[in-house]
Amino acid sequence: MNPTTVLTHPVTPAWQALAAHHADIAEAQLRDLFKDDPQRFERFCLRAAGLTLDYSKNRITTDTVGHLLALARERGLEAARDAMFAGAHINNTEDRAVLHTALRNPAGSRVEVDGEDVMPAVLAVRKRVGDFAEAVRDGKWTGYTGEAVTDVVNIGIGGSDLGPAMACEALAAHGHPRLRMHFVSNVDGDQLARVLAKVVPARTLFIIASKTFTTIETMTNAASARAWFLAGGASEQDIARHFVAVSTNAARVAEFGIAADNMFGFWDWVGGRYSMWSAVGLPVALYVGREGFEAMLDGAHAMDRHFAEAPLEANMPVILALLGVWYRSFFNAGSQCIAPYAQALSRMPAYLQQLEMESNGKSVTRDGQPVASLTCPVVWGEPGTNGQHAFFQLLHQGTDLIPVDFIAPLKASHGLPDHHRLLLANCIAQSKALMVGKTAAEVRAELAASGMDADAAQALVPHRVFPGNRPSNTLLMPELSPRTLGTLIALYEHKVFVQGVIWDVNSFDQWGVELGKQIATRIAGELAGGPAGEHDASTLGLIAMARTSAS
Ligand SMILES: O=P(O)(O)OC[C@H]1O[C@H](O)[C@H](O)[C@@H](O)[C@@H]1O
Repeated sequence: MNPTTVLTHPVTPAWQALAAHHADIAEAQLRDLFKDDPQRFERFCLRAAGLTLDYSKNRITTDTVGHLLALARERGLEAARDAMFAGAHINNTEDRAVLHTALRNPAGSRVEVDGEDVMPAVLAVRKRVGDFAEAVRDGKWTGYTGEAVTDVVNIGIGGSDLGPAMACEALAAHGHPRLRMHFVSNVDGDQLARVLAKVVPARTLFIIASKTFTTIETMTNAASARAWFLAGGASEQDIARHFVAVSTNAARVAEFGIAADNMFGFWDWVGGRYSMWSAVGLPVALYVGREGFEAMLDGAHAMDRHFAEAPLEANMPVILALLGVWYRSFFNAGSQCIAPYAQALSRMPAYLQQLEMESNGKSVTRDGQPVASLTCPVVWGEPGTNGQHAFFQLLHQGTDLIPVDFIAPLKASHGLPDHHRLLLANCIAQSKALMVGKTAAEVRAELAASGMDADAAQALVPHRVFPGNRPSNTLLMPELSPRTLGTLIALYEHKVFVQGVIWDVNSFDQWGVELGKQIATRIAGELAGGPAGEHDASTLGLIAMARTSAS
């Protein structure tokens, strides 16, 4: 699709009704909507699985929600959701089921993929992950010199990195005091070198996590880590105590030299960016223990049940998704800001970037036709309050409409209550400021009260006006724990699913990452001294410079 193409809405009754409704209320002011309806908070607030979603500061009325729900029904959302949970091959371009939800099912449930119940295998791997994590934590699993493990290095990228990296950072308050967790993803040797400089071979456990076990970054880092380990005085037999693998590809794992006993498997019906609930979550299990890891799965399962069972109008992932569609497809909002008011959630925006943008960053429908509406916005963000002193200027006074998700735990996980009060105050203040803004009359009154000369004040007014009417959601959880983290992440997973259904894209493939990989493989050969390939002038010029600097 030409990026400048202006998309028309699909010509269906619900899309058209929404477009007409949008024209009616696009100028409505949130300030007025709140003034007119004292019940607005209760009306647009949902509680599910321990989370609270206040979506009252959105540019919506009850009619908007009605139209959006009609769109969801028109798109067959309920049937699509049920098909996912039932193990249908909804990933049509790869002919696969999509069953990350099965990974958090409790024992006793049954989920069939192609006639086979997957739960026995899921529970068996979950048990092995828990057993291994407990052995390492207890110091029963030792390195080759008999010392307990102090450092865990997860080598993986994308879905084999972002989930466990985000979760270990989020759950540091629950982490084992002896274990330091490290994550190496980039093929830039700088990252691996920095980690290796901090750890010693005899006390380090490497997890090589790769669904395919072919990803060039991970294989390169894994090979260098193994060479470093052997160069430190250990022998080939010692590798078994220091290298474990998480993968769906047993043959490649064996080829790399990791024994079957040290491999934790998963399945092709678990997408990489949906895999932190599988053995890919091994770093989380090591850090917070079997109980903590299982609490995270339970929290996600509670959101699964809510998503599967709650009526659409009271369904948190559905409402969150529809609000996103409202801004993206009707207000043309190009980005979505994620502002966790929790430093521990600092990796959550990066995690959601993969989850949302790799899932719904598509421009053809499930059957290969050009989409008729804008799809996934750019997802970005930073923890509050840091963002306030950096990019919030643009959120308040820039030319774009950028919806914000504020996310905050009500209780702190540290012993500094004054800090937490200030943090929450800022979180609440920002959503209010974005919503109410500040009018010219208010600015004038404020400047007059400060004693400023009227002419000088008048010149400043436009600069100090806040347009307001800028929408946000506020998501509150009682505290940041393994359970609430699981619930929160599952909420976003299902939000992405719902948006995929509305936009009619396959949220579970990622063909868009392949072209760059193919070209990089060719260019890597050329940089290594192979014959020059056929390229455009820019690419040739850059290759020549890279060759010169490498030689
Ligand atoms: O787990 P792996 O097979 O190594 O894949 C790692 C990542 O790389 C791929 O290119 C995909 O874009 C991601 O979805 C995936 O999570």
